Amino acid sequence: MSLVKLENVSKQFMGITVLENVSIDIIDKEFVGIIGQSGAGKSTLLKIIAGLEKADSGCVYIGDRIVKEPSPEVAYMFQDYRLFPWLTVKENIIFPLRTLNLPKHRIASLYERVTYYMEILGLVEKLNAYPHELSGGLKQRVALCRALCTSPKVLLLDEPSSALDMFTAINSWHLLRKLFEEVRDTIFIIVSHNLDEIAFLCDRVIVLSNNPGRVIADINLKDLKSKLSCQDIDVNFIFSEEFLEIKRTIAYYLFKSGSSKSFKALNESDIDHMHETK
Ligand SMILES: Nc1ncnc2c1ncn2[C@@H]1O[C@H](COP(=O)(O)OP(=O)(O)OP(=O)(O)O)[C@@H](O)[C@H]1O
Repeated sequence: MSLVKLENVSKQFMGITVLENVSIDIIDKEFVGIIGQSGAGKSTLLKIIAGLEKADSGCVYIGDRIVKEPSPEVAYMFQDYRLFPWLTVKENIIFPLRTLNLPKHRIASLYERVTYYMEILGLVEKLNAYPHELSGGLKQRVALCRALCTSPKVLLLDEPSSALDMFTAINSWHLLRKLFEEVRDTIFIIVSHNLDEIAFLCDRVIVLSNNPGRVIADINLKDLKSKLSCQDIDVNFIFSEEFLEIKRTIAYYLFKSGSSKSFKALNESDIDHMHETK
């Protein structure tokens, strides 16, 4: 049974095809990355999964439900975080609980869970602060915690680290990966054009072509990453051979999809055979 399924999703804007027959099937809890050049349709795809944008044809399923509009099952973390400036960190984080009509015991259990995420993300000392008092990295953590507050089935991350410096971004990837291991039953889907970010975070990478956006590779990184324990995926991971190998593989498909005439990959056949998801 699929947890998230996209079936031949296509989308045009003003007569130009942005996405063409995009099909993706997620059957396990995975951290899925969608990478492609600027304009490939990554954000549009994410908005279609969230029900914020409608596909012209094709279908998106969350479990057996067809996505027709936004729902609490799918959380979306925007690039600019969209924190409410007039609310404290804690009020921002638990805001979604106020908007849902849930029984008290369910609210209590969600509250308990999100309190745990606040601890993992190092936010406990900052609960009474206001967004303008926070660094970019802390704002991102608050937005992340808020997105997970309702225990969604899917968390969509739109270029979460684009506003962060390299050092803060790497630390945030470590936290994000740790959170992913802790959160039960939530699929994380991230779009980015940052190769390092995708390589660090993801178990599976979908590469989109440009004009129109089509799936040109579906790369399984799980086997390679399963050899590493969760503790190994910390900041030191970026210095490892595995990290370089993952980046090289993704870059191969990304450049293959582009128009760079000077691109010439070494060991082409090795890469083709080793990593493509069947
Ligand atoms: N609401 C809209 N109306 C018209 N055109 C749009 C709309 N949203 C996106 N587009 C166009 O669709 C194309 C894909 O946009 P999208 O933002 O999905 O790409 P992207 O891969 O996320 O790019 P980037 O990495 O630069 O954010 C772009 O050419 C964009 O201008």
